[in-house]
Amino acid sequence: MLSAAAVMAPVPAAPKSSLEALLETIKKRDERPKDEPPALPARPTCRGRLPRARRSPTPPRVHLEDGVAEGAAADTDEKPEAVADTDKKPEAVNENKPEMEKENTPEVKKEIGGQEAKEGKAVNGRIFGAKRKLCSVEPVDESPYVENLHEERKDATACKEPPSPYFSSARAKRNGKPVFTDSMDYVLQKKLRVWCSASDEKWELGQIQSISGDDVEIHLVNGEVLTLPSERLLPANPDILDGVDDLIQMSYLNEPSVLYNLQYRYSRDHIYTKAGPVLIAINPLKEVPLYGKDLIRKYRQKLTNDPHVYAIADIAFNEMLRDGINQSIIISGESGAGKTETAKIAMQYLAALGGANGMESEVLQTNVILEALGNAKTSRNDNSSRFGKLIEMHFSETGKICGAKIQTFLLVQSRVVRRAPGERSYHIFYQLCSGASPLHRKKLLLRDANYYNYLKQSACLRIDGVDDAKRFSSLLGALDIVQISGENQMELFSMLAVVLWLGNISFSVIDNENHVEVDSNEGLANAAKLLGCSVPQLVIALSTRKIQAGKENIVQRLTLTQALDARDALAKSIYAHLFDWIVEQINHSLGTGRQRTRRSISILDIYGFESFNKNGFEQFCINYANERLQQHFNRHLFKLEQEVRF
Ligand SMILES: Nc1ncnc2c1ncn2[C@@H]1O[C@H](COP(=O)(O)OP(=O)(O)OP(=O)(O)O)[C@@H](O)[C@H]1O
Repeated sequence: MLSAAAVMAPVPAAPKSSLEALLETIKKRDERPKDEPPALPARPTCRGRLPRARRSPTPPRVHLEDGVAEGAAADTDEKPEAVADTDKKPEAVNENKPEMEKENTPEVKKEIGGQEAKEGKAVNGRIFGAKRKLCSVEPVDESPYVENLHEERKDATACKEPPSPYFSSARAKRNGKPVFTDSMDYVLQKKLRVWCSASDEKWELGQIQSISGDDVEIHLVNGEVLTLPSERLLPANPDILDGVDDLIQMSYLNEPSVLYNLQYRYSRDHIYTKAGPVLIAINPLKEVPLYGKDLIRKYRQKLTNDPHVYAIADIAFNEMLRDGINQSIIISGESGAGKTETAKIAMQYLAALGGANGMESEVLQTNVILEALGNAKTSRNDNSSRFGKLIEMHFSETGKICGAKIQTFLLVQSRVVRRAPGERSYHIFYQLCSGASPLHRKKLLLRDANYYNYLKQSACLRIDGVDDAKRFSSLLGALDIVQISGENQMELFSMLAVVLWLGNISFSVIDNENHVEVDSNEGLANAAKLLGCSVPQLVIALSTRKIQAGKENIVQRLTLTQALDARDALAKSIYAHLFDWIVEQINHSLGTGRQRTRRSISILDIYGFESFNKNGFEQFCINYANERLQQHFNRHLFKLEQEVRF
């Protein structure tokens, strides 16, 4: 299965971007009435701008004459289409895009619908499963559009590029000539390539051989012959369009065509594909030669136009500098799709562009720290982010990085104390246990990872191909670069050791009401020592609760379940505060030189959609956050497209 992450092209924003506003809304959702979903932030009043490459001065095929758009004239006098020369290179065929755009205008849709209605036919969209009615037309040797092409070519104001027959949609009957109700009918008539849904899950590519009534005989590429009703078919693109680097160049944007194109490119290590202003990145799950200084230089100098995260980051950087407007890059996709890697690649590009004073390496090293504390092995991803983050990189007027800020969201705390078998807790615990120096081990009273209940319970202490000790030494280097003092580093590690020892504290039931006392063991002694409290103080905290009754304080013993919950809650709370504290330290360090320059690029990377065998409240929150993000994404993108188009 391919996992893909979508990177939304940079979105210019007001000083406080709509993305930030969205995230704030999500953060504040608890303050709202419970039955009312938080509203999405209003779209900025200033119109969004597409990346420069996507802007065109006037919509294609719109020629203003005496104040009347030619496109509008098509309402009454339909312009004929032409047959594309199938020998043409993909680029040539792709130049037919304006025709497709024309077809998609409301006017043309209205016209199509109107004609169909007049003829008493159902308006067939390109939706799979819609029952199609074949037109009873005589076989034609040539597309009926050919004749019209000649007429059209005579017209000096007409579009210079002949449109593709593959865009054909419902057409009016003209001069008694046969017409096609939709593009699928054209494909059937011309016996072109089609996608067949033979089984429910798989699409097969084939060539139409013959049609009998509603049944179509297709020769599949694997040699099989199938006979299927026409509604189980979807039009396939001509093979000259195989592997186009922008999906909008395709004639048919149906599911199998999109998947086929992505797979075609992926099998050639082209993991990036554009879909208009969105970049689709498919996780290669291996090293691919797509990164590095040489490529950064090529994208910087515009020597290549291939889809890439570098290109997205480059657009953001240029637009930010040129317009002095903050930019946002949203990365979205299911867990394991490659969002965090994509975010890091974008940051590396920006750091290469804006680096000069060492701030760039500080910014990049924050990833090492945050991944150690906030990432873990799950069943879907060996390095799964268990928190959301928004990294704001600030630049000076000359484009040099002058600071950064990290915001984090909803760290999954339960993982510290419990997780599914085969998964791990946060990387840092295993890194500390295997990488700490003998001196550190002594000071922190550390043992190996398999000694701690919190770590060994899920029966997974290692990740294939990952050296935790080596990662720990990288972590120490990153903490130094981000200027976390040696003293603070020791505080961090001793609190981590507290969490581990807390998990080894056990309880014994002392009466028939299930009340407990804390076992006096190594876990209790070491946790108290590292916390800096006495053993009796920790015992009271873990096994009793205080209730105020009138003016009196009553101390009650906890039951076994309550005591275990109290212990786990303390461990989770310490870890969550530690995480927030380290983010605060990082922000303090990166804040030097951060000014209100109105030149920043924010990169959003949150945990992706996930669905396990057993899902908890955290999955609910994660998936809800993703739904909201997707909603924002769709709303912003489609609205933007509409605004630009009309
Ligand atoms: N561009 C890439 N090149 C090579 N390997 C990659 C690339 N992108 C992702 N990977 C591999 O896939 C793994 C998972 O990617 P990543 O952690 O970025 O997923 P994610 O979408 O952030 O997942 P989650 O939502 O669980 O955090 C990485 O650890 C890495 O091994």
